[in-house]
Amino acid sequence: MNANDLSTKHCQPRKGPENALNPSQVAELLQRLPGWELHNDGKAIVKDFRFSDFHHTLGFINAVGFMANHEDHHPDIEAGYGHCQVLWSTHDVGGLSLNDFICAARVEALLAR
Ligand SMILES: C[C@H](O)[C@H](O)[C@H]1CNC2=NC(N)=NC(=O)C2=N1
Repeated sequence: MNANDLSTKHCQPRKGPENALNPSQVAELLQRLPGWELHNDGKAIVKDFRFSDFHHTLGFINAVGFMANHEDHHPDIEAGYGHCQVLWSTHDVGGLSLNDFICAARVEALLAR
């Protein structure tokens, strides 16, 4: 399965530590998502996106936000004039779940052309 296949999946309610991915599952999923890195002791994945101006940055934030609401899975976002950092972690499992990788792949799909 590549990032493309992940981006066609939908998030599901995942709660409790039994839904946290183990390090080898995380490593395998991360391989499919170029530019995404582990953060916060492996409890999150993060990527910084660059844009030509605030206009494009804000458009990206809105697209990510719409997708996140649709999936009921929400990122931490930090942004400035021409950049936006997106961080995924599943609060309900206390670390990374498949939902984080589905949403990261869905972010990539937003930018694919
Ligand atoms: C009830 C609802 O599905 C949950 O509270 C969702 C909402 N969005 C979420 N977003 C993230 N990033 N982690 C969660 O655990 C989470 N839980």
